[in-house]
Amino acid sequence: MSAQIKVAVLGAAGRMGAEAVKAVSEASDMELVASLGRGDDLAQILEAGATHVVDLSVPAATEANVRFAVENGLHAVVGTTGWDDDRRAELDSLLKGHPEVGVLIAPNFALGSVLASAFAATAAKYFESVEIIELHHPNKVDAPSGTAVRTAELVAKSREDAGVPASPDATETQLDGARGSVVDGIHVHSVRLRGLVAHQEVLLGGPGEQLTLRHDSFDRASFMPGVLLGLRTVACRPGLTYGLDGYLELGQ
Ligand SMILES: NC(=O)C1=CN([C@@H]2O[C@H](COP(=O)(O)OP(=O)(O)OC[C@H]3O[C@@H](n4cnc5c(N)ncnc54)[C@H](OP(=O)(O)O)[C@@H]3O)[C@@H](O)[C@H]2O)C=CC1
Ligand SMILES: O=C(O)C1=N[C@H](C(=O)O)C[C@H](O)C1
Repeated sequence: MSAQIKVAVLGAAGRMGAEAVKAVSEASDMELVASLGRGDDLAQILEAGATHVVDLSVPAATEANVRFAVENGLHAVVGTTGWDDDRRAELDSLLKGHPEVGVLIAPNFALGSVLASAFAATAAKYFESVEIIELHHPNKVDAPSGTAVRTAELVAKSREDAGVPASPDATETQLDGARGSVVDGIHVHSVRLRGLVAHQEVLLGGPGEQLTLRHDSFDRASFMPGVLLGLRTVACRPGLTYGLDGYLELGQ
């Protein structure tokens, strides 16, 4: 029998952290050895004998948490947002000094969301126009969502590789923000609405037609298969993986 995966959850009292604590506790190949929140001493992770860390904290804390894990030889599965290009580059160079450590940064753990983003990237080169609408609960602290940023990056790369020009847009005057934010040339619109959990639509438009790719997370349970997949895989994938699609066979 292979060894148990010994997991420390950071941000354990949060909406996602609490769900991860439950999922890890119920997984027969894992042992929850530590649950930490704001202000807790990270040394507890080592004292508890963790082999893996799951970070579901806040953008302001995630970088220090992951650095601590890597410097101590622990694999990390990260769902927290805020990992822009600069932060990922710094982490990448830190990992060069710890070649046995794996880190997964997953903007979205829901398998349906990962698939929807991949489908959008595949479709985007065939349509003249593309825009993204992400819709979330009003307690979310960041906009646009990490998922929308990642989707825009994938869509933009696919269109660039295929030589597709920017989406047409004749706007000459606008109120600030009317056209949303722009990520790699793709317009992203953020909705915050009571009752929502996490949702996204990619709108693709061509002459006389529209394709809409929509994904809905109605419950945070939707993220847990991806968290567990990440924990089971990360030790076999040294270095930094950005996006759960890196662990899936999507046939791109
Ligand atoms: N990848 C994915 O699939 C998903 C990612 N997310 C992302 O995960 C993150 C957490 O989301 P959510 O659970 O909704 O947010 P919450 O605000 O509910 O939870 C965050 C938790 O982290 C705690 N925290 C704050 N500072 C630290 C610290 N230094 N170390 C450890 N814990 C800390 C907070 O404590 P306190 O309340 O005291 O501040 C809080 O309990 C967000 O970035 C979100 O975008 C969310 C859903 C899915
Ligand atoms: O804060 C959330 O809730 C979510 N955050 C992640 C994001 O920013 O994309 C993942 C999911 O959308 C839920």
